[in-house]
Amino acid sequence: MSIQFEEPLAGSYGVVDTFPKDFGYGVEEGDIEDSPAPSDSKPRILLMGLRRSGKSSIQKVVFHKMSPNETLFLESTNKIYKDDISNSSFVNFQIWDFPGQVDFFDPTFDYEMIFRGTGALIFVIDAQDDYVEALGRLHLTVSRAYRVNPEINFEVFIHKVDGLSDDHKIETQRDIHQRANDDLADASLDKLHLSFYLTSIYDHSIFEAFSKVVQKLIPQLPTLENLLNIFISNSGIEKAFLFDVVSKIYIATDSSPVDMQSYELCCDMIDVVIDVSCIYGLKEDGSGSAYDKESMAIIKLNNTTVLYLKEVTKFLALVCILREESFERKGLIDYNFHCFRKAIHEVFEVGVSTQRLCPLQPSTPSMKAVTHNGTPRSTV
Ligand SMILES: Nc1nc2c(ncn2[C@@H]2O[C@H](COP(=O)(O)OP(=O)(O)OP(=O)(O)O)[C@@H](O)[C@H]2O)c(=O)[nH]1
Repeated sequence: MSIQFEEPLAGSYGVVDTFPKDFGYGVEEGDIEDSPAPSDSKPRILLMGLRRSGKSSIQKVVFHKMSPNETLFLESTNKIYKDDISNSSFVNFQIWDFPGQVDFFDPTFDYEMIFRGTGALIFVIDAQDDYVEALGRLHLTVSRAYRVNPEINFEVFIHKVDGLSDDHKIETQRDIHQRANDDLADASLDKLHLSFYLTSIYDHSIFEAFSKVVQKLIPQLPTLENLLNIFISNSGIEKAFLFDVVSKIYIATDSSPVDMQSYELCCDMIDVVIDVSCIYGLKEDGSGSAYDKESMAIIKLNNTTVLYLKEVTKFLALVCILREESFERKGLIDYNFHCFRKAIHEVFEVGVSTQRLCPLQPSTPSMKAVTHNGTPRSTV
């Protein structure tokens, strides 16, 4: 396997974690954002579910690079924990982690306000436990939320499936799906749609599921997919993902089916690039950034596959999988990438200017008007 870096490799050595916990991207000139929206007006992704179902672990593993084993020592959440990840990630949302036992009848719990500004509600069910109580709670939660805000995407994570056999996983998913939808039908809530995912923090399934949740909240998704399709078909590339580097969730991919192995391979590539960059890419005094405009890498595997990574924006990277013979036309790929990058910047610049014209109403954030951290804003 050979790794080729375009970045100058400075000679400073150091020990890094498998992934630095809070690696900074550094602010480049022209990247200075408008003062951020008041944090409470940012659309939310809520994490709800019974106690010990794994909510905090999901949030820590996906957005804070905690290793799954460390989650064993997490303490129970006692109050709503708001995590604003928009400074380090493309995902310009707040993640709200709820304590297990939210009491809808508690007058101090203003659930109407909470659900009104919510983009997605993730309900986590522990698949290794008896899930009858969780299903009751799921029904109560989603039916309340739906009445306040029918625009919410309802996502159910059937979690901790690492402990189940393949057959057992399918059976559990079928059973939970059936019972949850029966409960909704009994309550005449047939229009309320639940999406189900099998997840675990011990593999990439949690990142895949989170990717799909986030993608539904990105208004520019069809344009991004279209651009990726055009890019790969003109460059002889088999698969391309647009990654949020810090969380390793993919915010878009081309329209060919995603297989888990390709996704894992691309995630591993991001880890390798950031790790090597942290060791060799920073300045001697430790300043600089592990990921910047110059970041790019090519990894040739021993099975004639090539992995190709390039910086797209401050938060996003394109990671592609292609055959060695297609890589002979590297000049063409580089040129097409240049056009692709330009187009992505334009997509998000339009998003930013649209939002300037129609600013979010803090009391009723609209998901359609959400902007993302995709692009360095042009100087006004
Ligand atoms: N096997 C397995 N265990 C998990 C997984 N995710 C979380 N856990 C474990 O589940 C336990 C509870 O996780 P937490 O993240 O604290 O659960 P929580 O839902 O935030 O709990 P509260 O704060 O009490 O509401 C921890 O010991 C985690 O290590 C998973 O995917 N698989």
